[in-house]
Amino acid sequence: MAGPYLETGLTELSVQAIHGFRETEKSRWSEASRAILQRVQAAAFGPDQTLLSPVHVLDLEPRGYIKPHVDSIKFCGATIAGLSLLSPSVMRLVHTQQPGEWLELLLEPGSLYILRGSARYDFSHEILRDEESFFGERRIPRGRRISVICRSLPEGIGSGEPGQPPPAC
Ligand SMILES: O=C(O)CCC(=O)C(=O)O
Ligand SMILES: [Fe+2]
Repeated sequence: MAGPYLETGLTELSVQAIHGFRETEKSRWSEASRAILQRVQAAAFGPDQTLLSPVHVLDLEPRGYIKPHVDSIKFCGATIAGLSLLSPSVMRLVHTQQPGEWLELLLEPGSLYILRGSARYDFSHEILRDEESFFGERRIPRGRRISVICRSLPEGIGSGEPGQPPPAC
């Protein structure tokens, strides 16, 4: 089962964008995890933003990678915040209209990235496969990586779970 977050919102194409993975959508968290998710929420989202519930958890195997994509504007709002765990990895952002404009982020375990504004809409994002995993000259060997991804809802859409109180994240 793949989340409907990618550009097309079609499961088969989502599966093509992400290789070597499993994923889940999680709504029940321990108290300690909830405290962390609340810190993510406070850092990344404004008080006017409703978060998609449940939270997306992606488990990439060492050979797994994510091809360039822009998350679906149908299913995902203005902000995407990802907490990276276990292995470091490199996220590359490439401008969709001007491919010469790009940047790379080193995602250390325990780090949080926030895609919003131009980074959210005008740039694709990808996670480099092990063979290509360099940050500048520095080789970043890829192991198993888990990401916990919080997304805002597209504006004008209610909470992801009708009848539920707004999620922690
Ligand atoms: O694993 C990540 O941090 C990003 C995942 C992603 O781009 C997605 O699920 O749309
Ligand atoms: Fe994405």
